[in-house]
Amino acid sequence: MKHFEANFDGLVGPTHNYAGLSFGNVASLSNAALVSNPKAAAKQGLQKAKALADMGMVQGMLAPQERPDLYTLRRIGFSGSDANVLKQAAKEAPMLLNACCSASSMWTANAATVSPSADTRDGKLHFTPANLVDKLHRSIEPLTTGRILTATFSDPHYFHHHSHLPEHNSFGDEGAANHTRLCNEYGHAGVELFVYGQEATNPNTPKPQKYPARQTLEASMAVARLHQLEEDNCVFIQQNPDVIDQGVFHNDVIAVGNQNVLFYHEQAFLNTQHKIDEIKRKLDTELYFIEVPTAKVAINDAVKSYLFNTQIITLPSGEMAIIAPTDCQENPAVFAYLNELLTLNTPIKQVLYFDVKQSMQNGGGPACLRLRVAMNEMEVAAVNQHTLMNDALFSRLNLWVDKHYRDRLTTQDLADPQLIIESRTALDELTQIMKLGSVYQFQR
Ligand SMILES: NCCC[C@H](NC(=O)CCC(=O)O)C(=O)O
Repeated sequence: MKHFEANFDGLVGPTHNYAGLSFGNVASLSNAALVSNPKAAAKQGLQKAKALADMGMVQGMLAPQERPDLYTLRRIGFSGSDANVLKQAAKEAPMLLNACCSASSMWTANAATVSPSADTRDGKLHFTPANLVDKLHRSIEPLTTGRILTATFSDPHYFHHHSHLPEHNSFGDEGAANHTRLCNEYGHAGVELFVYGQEATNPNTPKPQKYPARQTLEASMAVARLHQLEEDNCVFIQQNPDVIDQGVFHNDVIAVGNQNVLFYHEQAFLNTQHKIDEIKRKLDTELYFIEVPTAKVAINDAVKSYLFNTQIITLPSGEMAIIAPTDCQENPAVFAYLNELLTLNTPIKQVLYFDVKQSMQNGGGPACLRLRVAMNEMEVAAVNQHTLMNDALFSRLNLWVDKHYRDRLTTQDLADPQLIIESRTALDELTQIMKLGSVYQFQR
């Protein structure tokens, strides 16, 4: 049977904006109040997804969430007509309004943690939506995320969906952004690397001083238990708290893996050598550990360019390619490193650059925009086929974006009640295009 690693990219929602909501995420804070272009953002994402499909990769799309989230605004006491809820919130608590309008579900690396059937005891593919409790605007995603994932991976014979973890800091869970899987072939049992920022229930362990550690060891272990993984298939690694304090808010800003390759910065982890030894002990295959030294790429350059928020993909030819943001070309040290990497005799043979600047300006690179799902051909056949990228879906979604999206949005515009109508009209049509059923609250 054939095995693939599919990527499911987040379709950027109609309210994409820059609100400075993510403390600890340098781009989000420094680009706060910039004017966004939701139409361009959605199209940049679609271009990248289509390019991967054209390379012969299995590529899907995950629908965005309903924003403005009027239900949360009502839950915290704003009332009256929908227009009045927005107006009141804009006047009394603009940051809460912003939090309820973010298109942050576009970063599907944070949608869930996924364990392929080759790793799990019941032989099913497991999904746990991330609770994202560290950030208010993201903590309102998991319920709808679960519905969208279930509508996309709908066949219970193959797919096992869990609820998100308890909504408490002890279980801070950021999904696949803090999870990587190493393996020989995608269909063989692999080793799942769970990278956490702190151990919440043990105050004597290292943690960052300045910025939050969003992922806890407790959450990572809970997901491993839920997904029925064997201890021999898991490695728990602590992220270096010093780099979290320099803006590395998720592990996928400093490390990325694919099959037998782990590409990471020298300063990414604590106890690096010890953990590499554990991986080697648990995974009996030829492994490539590509460690990037600080002398070649400083943390600051890695954070600005998103060198590690790249996708490493295995092309149908068997060679690996890196999907990088154009920001990596623009950073001299990073560009030089990527060119050198191609001469290093690793499986990575090409680097392809994509303009995803609308997302980058909020701290989301190519890897943040996708959820990886390693699947066999029967599982691919069991996916909702209307979510899979091809020529028809690409042109349909581009037309849909042209019809419904604005090309300019400021945080002031978020109080405009017209945005509710635009957004709901667009999403209602999208659920028909992607045959998702009534995943949104306004449809229920
Ligand atoms: N994996 C990348 C996630 C980026 C995301 N940014 C944001 O939510 C920024 C939103 C804003 O500031 O408007 C985050 O930090 O979780």
